[in-house]
Amino acid sequence: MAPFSTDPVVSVRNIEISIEGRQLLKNCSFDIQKGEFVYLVGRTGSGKSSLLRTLYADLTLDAGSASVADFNLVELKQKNVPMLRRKLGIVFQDFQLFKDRSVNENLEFVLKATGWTDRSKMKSRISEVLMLVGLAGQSKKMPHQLSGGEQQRVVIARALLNEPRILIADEPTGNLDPEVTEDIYQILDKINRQGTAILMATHDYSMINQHPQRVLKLENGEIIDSNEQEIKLVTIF
Ligand SMILES: Nc1ncnc2c1ncn2[C@@H]1O[C@H](COP(=O)(O)OP(=O)(O)OP(=O)(O)O)[C@@H](O)[C@H]1O
Repeated sequence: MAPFSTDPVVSVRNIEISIEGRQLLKNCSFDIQKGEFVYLVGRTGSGKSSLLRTLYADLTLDAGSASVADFNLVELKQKNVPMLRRKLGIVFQDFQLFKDRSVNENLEFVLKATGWTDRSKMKSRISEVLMLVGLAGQSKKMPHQLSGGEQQRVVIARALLNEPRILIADEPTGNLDPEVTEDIYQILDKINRQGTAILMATHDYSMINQHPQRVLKLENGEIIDSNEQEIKLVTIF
């Protein structure tokens, strides 16, 4: 694939997903283009996390086809899953930092695990991502010395280390107060403007109303796309 591919970062066609034999999603089709910002909404239990897990190959498809960052998910072998995940940045609601390691050590761990060896390159990449999330100079701190919002920013920095084509975020602001939520949105927006696509599951309709972007909504096991029809964001849960 050419390095400057114009193919969608995510392309999903007629997929079906089930959990423990119960069908969650059917006939779902959508594309996400390079540099798009997309919200994923739907009631609790509608399948948002499951759809995201499918995209990073943590859940298999029952039917249909999907490609993510030029990986065909139907044909993807287990041994190649780490290669796919290197092209994605994944951010969850609960921070999942190593609590007994500094910010620098948390980030260095990921670089080493993904094949980086040159110390000075690692150091400069860590500085770059911390700068991007507004935490320059904080690399020696331990997670408990940071606020919840700052910890989430470290998680975002960690997700950016390998220059992902898309950041997949599952309720990244779920535990944060409105002011901190706004800060996180602004960081995601900045990352997006630099060319990384963003797919973010959220229940935060006030954020969506304040910062309108394309919305994918899961409803009754199917997907509604704001590019194709108007989506009313009224009922939250
Ligand atoms: N590991 C699992 N084992 C059994 N059932 C599961 C599992 N994970 C999810 N489910 C069920 O699948 C359905 C979809 O869950 P999912 O987490 O994808 O929904 P969601 O839209 O992300 O919900 P929320 O908004 O609460 O995060 C739910 O009914 C949930 O209980």
